[in-house]
Amino acid sequence: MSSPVLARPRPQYDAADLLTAYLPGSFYYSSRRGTLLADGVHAVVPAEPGTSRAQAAARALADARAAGLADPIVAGAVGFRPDDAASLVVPALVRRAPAPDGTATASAASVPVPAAWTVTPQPDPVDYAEAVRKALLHIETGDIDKVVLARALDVTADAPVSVPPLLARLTRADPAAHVFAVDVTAPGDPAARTLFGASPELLISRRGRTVTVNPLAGSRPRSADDAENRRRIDDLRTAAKDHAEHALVIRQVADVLRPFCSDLDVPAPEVVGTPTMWHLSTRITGTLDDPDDPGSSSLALAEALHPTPAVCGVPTTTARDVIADLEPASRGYYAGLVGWSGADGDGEWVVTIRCAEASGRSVRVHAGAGIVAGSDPEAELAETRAKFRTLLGALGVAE
Ligand SMILES: C=C(O[C@@H]1C=C(C(=O)O)C=C[C@H]1O)C(=O)O
Repeated sequence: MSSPVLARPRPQYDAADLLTAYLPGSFYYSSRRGTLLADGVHAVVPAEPGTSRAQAAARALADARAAGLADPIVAGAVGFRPDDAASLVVPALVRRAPAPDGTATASAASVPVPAAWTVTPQPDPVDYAEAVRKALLHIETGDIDKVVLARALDVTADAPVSVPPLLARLTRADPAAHVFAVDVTAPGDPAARTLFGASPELLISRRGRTVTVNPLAGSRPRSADDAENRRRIDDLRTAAKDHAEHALVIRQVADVLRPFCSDLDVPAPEVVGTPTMWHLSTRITGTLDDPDDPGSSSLALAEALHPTPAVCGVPTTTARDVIADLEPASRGYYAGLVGWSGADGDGEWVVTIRCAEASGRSVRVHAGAGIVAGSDPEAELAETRAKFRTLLGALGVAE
């Protein structure tokens, strides 16, 4: 006699279901690879500043498996500097769905966001341009070849900010973006704090032996006019300064990956677009020598690659010191990494850019630009202004 069927079918979600199920404290991540919503905390991954988060994550994943958690992952964000905070957990529950299809999130996107905002730049744009001039002096004297300088906008609403409609708007504006939300509430924070954004920059994606890395560097703002966009794309395609800036990033990224890979394909850069920007982009693919080595997990590789010169500079340590000296506030999670990694080592991590932190009625939006020999302070200021538009557009803040 056949036995009754006891197994229930696995629920099938789409991206909109997961967005609807998002609650403050959830981890949300969507990209072309799929959508992931993680809730609850099975274990916090200890993140002592300066220690390997990948090693701590591997131990937490092994413990979670031993405790009977099926297919555990580590998910969250790691700050820019080694002494910045990290927010990495093994979630209790993970739900997955296919990639957002552009229409799936329409209803959440139509939820109104606050209408009245005040915007305060940090620092003042004049001071940012001055910091770029100082960075150019470091480049002239030969201390550094490149440094990325960032600034922020403090945006305050007339009502508490709700993150899910913002995620839906970011997804609708750019279905190809890596859209994320991570709880980064720290002890002593008066209200929950959420890091969220739509990063165009893949730090690393790993599936089995195959890794993909997609650095961006060298940019032009997108215009509303098609003919002007064609001019800007042509300009970016041929600009020696931008290609030199891009090459610095690609060289370092390829040098970091090569020891892990039996082959590495580094094609010529191409121009890619987001709704606000044009970027030089190189999609590098590699085959891992030993995918079972814990040092080749997606988080271990992300940690090895971070910070790429797309967000820090060349050489890394001096550029990081110049950033600490010239930027008035700590970056925190901005320009760090955000994503997830499974117990088998597969996963996906992006560079934490085109992002903001929301807490109560306040949102801090970040943007930076790469400074190399030949950079013009006013053009770099304009570039950060254009990059802010990704988040300001979702918030409905007029420039
Ligand atoms: C630093 C940011 O963007 C990075 C800097 C770029 C550049 O300088 O051309 C381009 C893409 C990103 O790698 C940011 O968006 O905040």
